[in-house]
Amino acid sequence: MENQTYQLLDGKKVSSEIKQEIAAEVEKIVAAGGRRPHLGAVLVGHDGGSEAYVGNKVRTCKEVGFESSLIRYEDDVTEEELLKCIKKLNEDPNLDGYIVQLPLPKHINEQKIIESVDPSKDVDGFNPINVGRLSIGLEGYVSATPKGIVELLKRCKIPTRGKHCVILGRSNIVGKPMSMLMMEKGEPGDCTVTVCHSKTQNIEEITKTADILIAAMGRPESVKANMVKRGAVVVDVGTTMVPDATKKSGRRLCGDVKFDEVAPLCSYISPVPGGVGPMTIVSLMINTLDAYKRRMK
Ligand SMILES: Nc1nc2c(c(=O)[nH]1)N[C@@H](CN(C=O)c1ccc(C(=O)N[C@@H](CCC(=O)O)C(=O)O)cc1)CN2
Ligand SMILES: [Mg+2]
Repeated sequence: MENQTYQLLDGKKVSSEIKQEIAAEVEKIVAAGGRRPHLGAVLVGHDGGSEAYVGNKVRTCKEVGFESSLIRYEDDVTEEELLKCIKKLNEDPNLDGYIVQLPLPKHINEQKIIESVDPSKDVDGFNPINVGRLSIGLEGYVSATPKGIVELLKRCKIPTRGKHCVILGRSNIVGKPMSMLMMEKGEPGDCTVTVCHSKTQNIEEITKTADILIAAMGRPESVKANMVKRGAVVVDVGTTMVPDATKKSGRRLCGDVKFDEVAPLCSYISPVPGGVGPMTIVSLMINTLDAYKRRMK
């Protein structure tokens, strides 16, 4: 059978359109005498990936006209110090929202930190209050990666009603909230959702029936052509650094999907980089603007 021509779910392009929209809105607010939305970011240690992601968040704030504050701690910061910082951020009247970049060092209880973030400033949507609100369809902050994927599907006009959406991965940050969003009433949503994970048996029999396949298990290039139905929409959430001797840096970013063999089967597929990643960053900006508006009400 002939190969299908696929279209890219171009997160870079879509996110740049959204950034322009946000920037225009901020300029209107400022022109009318309002203050700028303000995002805080807490970064612990010097992990290369976390440094890059937080750097990107701070840079994007500048691009859209937000104020940003970066609070840095060394790897050996105590949980008590971090909780003190969170208390200060929760009480800061000039801060609309903030994130604590994950992962945190092993000696810090990540869940305790997440639960200490005031839900009204939790623009990462990780606090159980926001997760609970999402699960029953109430307004709140939705984790940036799944929110970004939904926005990407919406802006690329992907029909979702009645479709079978298979999600690979059950993480609190992506898999679980993604499943809730895709089964939510109205499009993008109204899907029949299946969540697969490391203990799922005969996984390819399930993924083969997916109209929309979302790969978020953090296993580089593990989704192969034999797992994908012809005409499927494939969203690749993976961002693992793998060794690559042909690159100057000696490594490259790798998605969860074996792009070259899967793409010809797809109607739409998101690339890595340039797919879900940029949508994650811009969704954090959308959440921050929402936090600002709620604070100003
Ligand atoms: N507090 C949080 N911690 C973490 C989150 C989060 O949403 N909040 N998610 C991930 C990391 N992450 C954002 O923090 C993130 C990952 C990847 C990208 C991204 O833009 N990827 C680019 C490529 C970047 C590169 O070349 O290195 C892409 O896919 O095009 C953005 C954000 C874990 N921690
Ligand atoms: Mg952890």
